[in-house]
Amino acid sequence: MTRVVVTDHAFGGVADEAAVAARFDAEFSVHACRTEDETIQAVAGADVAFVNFAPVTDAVLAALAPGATVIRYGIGYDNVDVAAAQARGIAVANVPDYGSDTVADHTVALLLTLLRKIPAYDRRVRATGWCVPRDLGSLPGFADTTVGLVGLGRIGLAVHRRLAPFGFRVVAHDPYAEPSDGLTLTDLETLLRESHAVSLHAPLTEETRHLLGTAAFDRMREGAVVVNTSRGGLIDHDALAGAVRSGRVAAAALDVFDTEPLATDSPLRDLPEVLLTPHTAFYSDSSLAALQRLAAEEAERALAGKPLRCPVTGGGAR
Ligand SMILES: NC(=O)c1ccc[n+]([C@@H]2O[C@H](COP(=O)([O-])OP(=O)(O)OC[C@H]3O[C@@H](n4cnc5c(N)ncnc54)[C@H](O)[C@@H]3O)[C@@H](O)[C@H]2O)c1
Ligand SMILES: O=C(O)[C@H](O)COP(=O)(O)O
Repeated sequence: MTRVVVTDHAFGGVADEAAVAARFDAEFSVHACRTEDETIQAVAGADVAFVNFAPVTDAVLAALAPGATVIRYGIGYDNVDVAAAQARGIAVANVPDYGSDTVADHTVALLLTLLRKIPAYDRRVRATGWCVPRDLGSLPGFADTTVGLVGLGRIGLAVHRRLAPFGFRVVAHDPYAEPSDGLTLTDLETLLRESHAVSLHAPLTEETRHLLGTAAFDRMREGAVVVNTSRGGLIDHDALAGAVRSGRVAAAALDVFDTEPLATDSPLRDLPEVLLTPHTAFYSDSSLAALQRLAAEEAERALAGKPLRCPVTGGGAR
């Protein structure tokens, strides 16, 4: 019998996915896997596996039915061993276009909040009743502020389009992108040196892991702010905590972490200068609906033996 499995999800329900399974008379089950062992058990003999953050290792792939399809609920597929899937003849697809605008909205909300020092003013008013603006140091206007975008794909470009009307100078670093939208592409060193705010929009790959660590923070402009809505692994969080404590980084806003949920002993929990959101940049009513609909449509293609819309072959995203 055909088998369709959801290994894990953080959504309200899985009606679209269940409807596709029903159309193919497939057995349908929904799990809450977090570990490799749980995932192996859940996907045993499955023809289609919808995967959110469960690890898809070679051992998990080996448990699927021959010729199965793995569909990542989302854009980044760093939790899927794509090379091993290819070697086993297992197809992998992601959903690259369900919610770039929503992620960009969340990113810009975080960036503007930090650049206007709103959390710092809020803390000061709560603690002392007031403060004169200069107590919190210099505050350049947006027209005198440079924002550096690392990664200029769908989300990086959507962030740029939102920032442009505010008058920011925006620079970007992306070794694989062409200049577009009138943006200046630069090397990482220059971006770190010149930016008042650095925002990360690259996939998690071997190349980008700990892209921002002690050496990078040391090269950044004193008092810069950092926003990360890509993947937690792009930042060395111990190094970030050190840079915030020393004041080199004035503040940060993070939506993603190397361990999710955030570890109880994470140094980030104790730093008021670091805003934390729970991997929610992707979430709006419309983006979630699109994510599940597009993932279910991909499953329909897989079960019907049709070419996938968004097969992935490696590299972290796209
Ligand atoms: N927080 C969330 O809810 C959320 C939601 C969606 C996506 N994401 C993350 O955002 C990432 C970006 O999404 P996207 O849709 O813009 O992907 P995308 O593939 O359209 O763009 C990623 C860009 O990063 C670039 N890149 C690759 N390696 C790089 C490097 N070493 N330095 C700089 N740039 C590099 C690529 O060339 C590409 O242009 C995803 O990989 C995913 O991990 C997070
Ligand atoms: O649950 C999620 O966070 C969504 O699937 C987003 O995944 P993405 O960050 O890879 O798009």
